[in-house]
Amino acid sequence: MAPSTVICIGMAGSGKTTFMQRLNSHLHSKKTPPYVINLDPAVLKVPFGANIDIRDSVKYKKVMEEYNLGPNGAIVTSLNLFATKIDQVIKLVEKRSDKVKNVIIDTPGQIECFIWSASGSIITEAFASTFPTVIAYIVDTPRNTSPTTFISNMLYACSILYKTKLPMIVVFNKTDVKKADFAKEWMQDFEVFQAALKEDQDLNGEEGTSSGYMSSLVNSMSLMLEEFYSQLDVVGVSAYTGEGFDEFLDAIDNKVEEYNEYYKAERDRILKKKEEDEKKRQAKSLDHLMKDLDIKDKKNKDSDVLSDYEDEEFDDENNGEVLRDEDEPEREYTFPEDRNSEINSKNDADLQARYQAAFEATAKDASSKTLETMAEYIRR
Ligand SMILES: Nc1nc2c(ncn2[C@@H]2O[C@H](COP(=O)(O)OP(=O)(O)OP(=O)(O)O)[C@@H](O)[C@H]2O)c(=O)[nH]1
Repeated sequence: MAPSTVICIGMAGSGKTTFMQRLNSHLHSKKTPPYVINLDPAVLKVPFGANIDIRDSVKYKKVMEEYNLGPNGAIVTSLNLFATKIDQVIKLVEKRSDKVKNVIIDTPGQIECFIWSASGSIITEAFASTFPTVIAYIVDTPRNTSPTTFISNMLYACSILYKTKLPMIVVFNKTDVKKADFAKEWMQDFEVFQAALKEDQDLNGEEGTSSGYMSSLVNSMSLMLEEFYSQLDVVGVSAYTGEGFDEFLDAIDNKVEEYNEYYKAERDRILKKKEEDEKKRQAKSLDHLMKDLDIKDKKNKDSDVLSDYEDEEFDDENNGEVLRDEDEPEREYTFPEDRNSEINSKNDADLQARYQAAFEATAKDASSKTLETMAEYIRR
């Protein structure tokens, strides 16, 4: 059976790395050691033994120096460089797929560097199209007790869910400091959340985070997020004490089932649609091309007809000489001698010389003398 992949995503300081460390040791204790991947190029120490570490192939500080980048730009560039090798990474994981039940991946704390970058999408897609893949969104519980902070964090999680189109588990970490019951309640009961929002507003007054416009915005957002909450599994854990990790493993199994039942079918449908759209696009452009060729053919035919006509009318027996209509009166030349210079090719050299002389005369002097010279030329 293909191993399930858990991609850990969370705001900086949410405890992702500590969570990964605990998850790793928890799975080891269950005798199902996971395959561990670190995708954070900027981390100084990885407290878990990573099977694949982005830092082995990309040196973050060198990327900063070489490409003259800031910290976030260097993270994105490092991920871009790593993404070019993602097929090799997938092959390495595939080789271990009969021995490993879980692949766990740590990502940079700067979420946007991973989620909203092309390389982040490539890496996520590569895993999601090969293995059942689940997102674990890690939340710092003690820092999310304010309804406004909580809803902002949930909004971010929501955007990640819709961006990745993968099943998601929201993991409230640090439950040793603050239990996650309040958050679970807020997610299940809109009225409880509203009451908390009102209480926060009363406590902090107009100066508070939930005042005025903000509180009405938070209210509307919480209503909108109800649909999002219904798609999630929520667990509370403590990366310090190990509390809640069995529940987290159950949530993974649940989401993997969901992935196989719904998300995989949905992904296959999207991929199939993409393929069909591409085929249609190709057929359409081929059609356009054929039409263009058809038009060109017709144009060619038209020009054939024209040249046939030309051939018949002018070239045939008259050797290109335009015949005068019999009814047309004899053309009279004002200066009969001019006719020689116009028609007789034997005077070509003479004509050339006269043009040359006229040109030189006019080129020398571009004043009214030019006109005189021209007049003289015509008179000659
Ligand atoms: N009390 C408590 N503290 C925790 C827990 N998990 C992590 N921490 C602390 O939270 C802080 C951040 O933890 P990290 O694991 O470094 O967080 P991170 O999300 O990986 O941070 P970045 O690497 O910046 O993205 C550290 O001081 C941890 O000791 C927990 O379960 N309980």
